[in-house]
Amino acid sequence: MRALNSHVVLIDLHCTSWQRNNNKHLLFPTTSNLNNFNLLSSFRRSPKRIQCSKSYSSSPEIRRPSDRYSIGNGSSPLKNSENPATAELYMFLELLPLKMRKELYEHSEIGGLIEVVMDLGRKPLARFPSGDWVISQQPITHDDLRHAISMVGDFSDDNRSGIDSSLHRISAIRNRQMQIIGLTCRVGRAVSGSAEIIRDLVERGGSILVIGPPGVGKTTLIRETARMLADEFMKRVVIVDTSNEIGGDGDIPHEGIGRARRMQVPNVNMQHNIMIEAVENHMPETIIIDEIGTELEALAASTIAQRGVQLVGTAHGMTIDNIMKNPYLQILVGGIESVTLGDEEARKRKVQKTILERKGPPTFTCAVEMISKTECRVHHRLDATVDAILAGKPPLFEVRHWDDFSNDLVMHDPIPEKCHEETSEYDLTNSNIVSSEREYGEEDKYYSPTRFEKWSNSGSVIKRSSPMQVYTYKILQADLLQVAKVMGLEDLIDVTDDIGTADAILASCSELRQNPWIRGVAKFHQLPIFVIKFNTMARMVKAVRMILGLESLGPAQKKPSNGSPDIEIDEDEPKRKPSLEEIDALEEVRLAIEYIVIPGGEAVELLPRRSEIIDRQLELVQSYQLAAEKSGTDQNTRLQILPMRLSTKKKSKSSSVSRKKISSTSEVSDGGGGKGTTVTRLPILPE
Ligand SMILES: Nc1ncnc2c1ncn2[C@@H]1O[C@H](COP(=O)(O)OP(=O)(O)OP(=O)(O)O)[C@@H](O)[C@H]1O
Repeated sequence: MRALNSHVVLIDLHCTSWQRNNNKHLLFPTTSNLNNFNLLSSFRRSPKRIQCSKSYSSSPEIRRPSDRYSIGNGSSPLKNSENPATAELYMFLELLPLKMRKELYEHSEIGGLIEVVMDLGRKPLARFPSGDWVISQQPITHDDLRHAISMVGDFSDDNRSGIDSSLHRISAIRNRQMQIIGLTCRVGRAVSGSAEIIRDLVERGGSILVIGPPGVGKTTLIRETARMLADEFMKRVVIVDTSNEIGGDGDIPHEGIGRARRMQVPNVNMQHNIMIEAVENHMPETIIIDEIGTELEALAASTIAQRGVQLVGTAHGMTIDNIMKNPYLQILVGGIESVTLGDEEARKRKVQKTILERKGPPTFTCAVEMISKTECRVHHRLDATVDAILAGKPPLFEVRHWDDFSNDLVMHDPIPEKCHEETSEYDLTNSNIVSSEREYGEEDKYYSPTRFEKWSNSGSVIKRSSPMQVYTYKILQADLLQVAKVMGLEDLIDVTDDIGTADAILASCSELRQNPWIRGVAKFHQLPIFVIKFNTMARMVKAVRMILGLESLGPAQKKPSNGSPDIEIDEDEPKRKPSLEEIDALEEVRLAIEYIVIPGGEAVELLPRRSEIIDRQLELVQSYQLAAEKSGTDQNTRLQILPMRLSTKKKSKSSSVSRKKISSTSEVSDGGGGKGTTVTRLPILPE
C-alpha cells in the first residue's frame, strides 16, 4: 500500500488480485486477508488505481491483522467493527457454533469466504476460491442447525432466508417431513467496482442480460450495476428483489445498492407480477431483476422492454445458446420459429426446407456471459448473435478481463466464436443453409480471414451467397463450367482470369511441376491449389465438389498448410470417415431436434436423402429417444422427426399427436424395425 488517508487510498496494483489468484498476490500473507477483502469491498476499482468510495469509507478500519483477529474467549472485535463489510462477515460467522467459528477465523482466506455448508451428520465445509475446506471433524448436529436457523429470518417458499441488514443468503434443505436438515450459507458482499467491466454497456442505456453458472458473481455484478445507474447515472432504478439477495434482508435496503429502490417479493411465484407492478406504479427508468427463470418472468421482462424501460437481468446458463434452447427463456432472445418453405422456394433459395429464424427482437440489447468473477464475454448485439447461431455462423463477441498485473481492463476485439467445437472438417461441412441467405453486413469488418481461411470457412457451397471464383491453370475453363452445369451447380461456381479475386486455383499436376511459380502466387494470395493428376471427367467432378465444400478432404487431400497449398484430387479411397453429405444430414437432424422439436414440441420434416443416409439420421434421432417417420416416394424419401418419445414397452398405436403433413405412405419408425415400440408425447422440459 502506497498511501492512505480518510478518503482516497492508492493501493498496490496487485493487492486486488486475491480474487483471481489468492496464493500469488496476497498483500498481507495470512490472517490479514480479511483486510484485503475489506479494501476490495470498500473501494471502487478503476484501472491502475483504486479509489475509496464515500459510502464505504474504511480507512479507520485498515489495521494490521493481528489487531483485528484477537479472538480470545470467543468474542471478536469484528462484532463492533465500523467497517460495514467486516461487521457483515462477523454476522455471517455467528451462524456457526463457536468452535467452528474460531477455526474459520484463523483461515488465511477468511476474507474470500464464499459459502459454508452445514449438513446434518456431516462435517461442515467452507468454500473458498481455492477450494473446499473441512472446518471441523465434528459432524453437524441438530443443535448446530437450530442455532444457525435462530440467527436468520423466516425461510420463504423458495427455502431461502437472510440475515437482517446483510447480503448473505441462507438456503435450506428439508427432509420429507419438511424439517431443515441442511444449510448452504452464502456470504453476500457488495463488491464496489465489480461493474466497471461493463460500465460502457451500462452507460449506453441498453438492456443487459447477464448469464453464467451458479456462483460466478451475477448477483454481485447487477447489484453494483444498480448502484452505478442510480448514483452515477442518476437513473430511477427499481430492483425487483425476489429473495432479497440484491438489496439484503430487512426492510431498509443495503447500502450496496446506493440510491436504487428495492421492491420485495412476498412469494417467488409473484416475481413477474411485481416486475409489472414496478413499471406501472413507480415510473422506473431501469428495472433490475435477478434470476429470470420461468416463462411468466421472461414474458414480463419482454413486456417491460417493450415499454421502453431499461432492463438489467440475470438468467442461469453458460452461454446464449443455452438460453436459446430453453423453451421458457427463448423469448428473452427474441424467440425461435421454424419456417417451412415450399419446394419451389426452397429450390430457388438453395436452402433446406425448414429453416430457423428469430421470431422478433430480443428483450435485451446485449448479453454478458460471465466466465469468472474477472472475465466475461460481451455480445454487443444480442440479435446478431442469435441470428448467427441459428444460421450456423460463429457469433461475434468481445472478451474482457482484468489483467492480473497491470490491473487494467483488457478488451479483445470482437471475435467470431467457434460455434461448434468440432474439427476443421466439420467447419467445412456445416449444413445450415440458412446462413447463405443472411449476410453479416456491419460485423463483416471484424473478419479479416486470409483468402485460404476464407475458402476454408465458406468452402461449403451452402455457406456462400456468391459463386466460388476459380482460377484455372492449364485446365480448360469451358470444361470446368460444363462439369458444373451437368452437376447442376453452375450457379455456385465461376471462373476468373484474375487470380487476385479468386477463391481457389484448379491446376493440372504435370503443368504445375514444370511451372512451380504458380505455387508462389498461390502462397502470396493464400489460395488453395486443387491439383488434378489426370484430366478425367470423374476427377473434374470431384474437384468441383471439393472446391464447393460438398466433399470433405480425404486423408490424401489434407487441408494444406500455408507452405504447401496443394490439394490433390485423386481416386476415391474407401471411406473411413463419414461423407460430407452424411455430416450435413446429421447436422440437419441435430439442429432440428435441439432448436425446434425439443424446445418447441413441433415435428420437423427433413430434406430428402438417400436411404443409407436416412438410416444414419434415424440412428441419431433415436439416440435422442425421439420417434421419426419416413415419408415420400422411394426416389424422394425423407424423414420427419416427431416430438414424441420412443419407448419400448408397449406395442405401437397410431399416435393422436397433431403434426404437420404426414404422408399416407409414412410409417412410424420403431428404432430399427423392432417390434413392440410405442411413442409418447414428450414431457414439458424442466425449467
Ligand atoms: N467481483 C467479486 N469479487 C469478490 N467476490 C465476489 C465477486 N463477485 C462475487 N463474489 C462472491 O462470490 C460469491 C457468489 O457471488 P454471487 O452470489 O453474486 O453469484 P451468482 O452468480 O449470483 O450465484 P447464483 O447464480 O448461485 O445466485 C459471493 O460470495 C460473492 O460475494
